[in-house]
Amino acid sequence: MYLHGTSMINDKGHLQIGGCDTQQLAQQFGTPLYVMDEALIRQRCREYVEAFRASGLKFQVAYASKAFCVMAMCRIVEEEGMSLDVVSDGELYTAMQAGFPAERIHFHGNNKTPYEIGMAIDAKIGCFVVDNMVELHMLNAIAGEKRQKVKILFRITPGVEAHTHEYISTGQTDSKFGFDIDNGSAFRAVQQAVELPNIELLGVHSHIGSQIFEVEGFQMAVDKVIGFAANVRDELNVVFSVINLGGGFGIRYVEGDTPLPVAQYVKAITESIKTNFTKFNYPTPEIWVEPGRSIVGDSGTTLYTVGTYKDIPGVRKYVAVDGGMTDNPRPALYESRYEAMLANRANEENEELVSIAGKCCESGDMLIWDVELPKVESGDLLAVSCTGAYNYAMASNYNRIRRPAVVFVKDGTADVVVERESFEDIVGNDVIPARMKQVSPTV
Ligand SMILES: Cc1ncc(COP(=O)(O)O)c(C=O)c1O
Ligand SMILES: N[C@@H](CCCC[NH3+])C(=O)O
Repeated sequence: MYLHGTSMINDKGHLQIGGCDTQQLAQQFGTPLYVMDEALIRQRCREYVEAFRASGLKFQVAYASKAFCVMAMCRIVEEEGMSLDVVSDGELYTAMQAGFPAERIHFHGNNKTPYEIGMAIDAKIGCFVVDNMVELHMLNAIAGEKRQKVKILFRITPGVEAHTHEYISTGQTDSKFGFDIDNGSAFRAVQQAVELPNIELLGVHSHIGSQIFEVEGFQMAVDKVIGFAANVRDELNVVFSVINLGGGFGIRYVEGDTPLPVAQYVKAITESIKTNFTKFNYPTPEIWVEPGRSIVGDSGTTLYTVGTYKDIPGVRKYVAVDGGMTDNPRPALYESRYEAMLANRANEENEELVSIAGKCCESGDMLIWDVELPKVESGDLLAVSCTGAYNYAMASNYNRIRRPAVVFVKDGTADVVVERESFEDIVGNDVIPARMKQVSPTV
């Protein structure tokens, strides 16, 4: 596991993050435990904001809260002067409970319900990213009932798709999201929007994928977007004031991953915008982006206690920890890879190749296939790095396992930002119907 941010090995030979000894964190808060390096989160936020500031363009950096949406995180995003992308009433509710300024919230999603739309209009959020024609008309109608005019971007599919390391230009993009440029549906959406009394069209949004390591895909997307914008200006006399290029900026999970520094992505995007819009004699729009993973991904480390192990001679040694796919479903879902170390014996030489299994009743419940570690014993503390994005956010209660706590560590202080779930939380929504025998709890 590579040490980054404030992670280091202390004089006890323990992994330390944010000035906190992980062994002590495990003792104090129990395991599994999500530990988030607050200084590193803030550093990532600042890298985006400073790089955009340096470009001289007007901008908004909207943290894609789907990556990790809890109230304390919303506070950090607010304090760092960023905006927030939400995709559901739950994310919107979290942001509002955290006092996040509504005018800096952008609402995404391909199937916003009337309830969500009403809630977001009442909250006076800054912008809806409209995904389809059904939504456009529903939004116009609900806004009309509420006597509001709402700002929107259209989500368009630019015909550029990123497969992490490569890009394909697709003719007509096969995607559940957005309006296609090439088949004319994006154009028709703009035509419609200018007719609708309760809609103010600011511009367009494009998102090409996630965990992207190069700039070419974003540049290709800018090319497509400016072509579309110029066409819309020439044909419909509509000028976009905002272009949102989505998220997708990659991070290093394991050796061999080669993300670019944030400033490099931002420079490529902003330069490409400047050049292309000048070429078309188009007023330079405000640029928005929506990074999620690259804000929080490498700030997270999950601590687990090693329980049992099973050596199958000539095959492999399984080492089981007290979490697994319930706190990190990504290896099972996407074959994602992670690095790990023994946090309580961080200076010891690696001695064996093992595979890290979770505790769910599921053969696919594996966290890492093949990792070199010192000789692992029951009771060891295993740290898995880069679990800050899409881990807590995608955690489940499968097998009725309680979701872990989340702590923010900074300058030697650890603050719980999400409590570990209790047994009461596990049965809290259960109801035994009146027609069944009512019993007193046995534990
Ligand atoms: C529309 C949109 N914006 C932003 C993001 C955030 O992506 P990432 O976490 O890769 O930056 C996503 C997820 O891929 C997305 O679908
Ligand atoms: N949840 C995915 C990424 C989806 C991004 C949202 N559009 C992951 O863990 O990598």
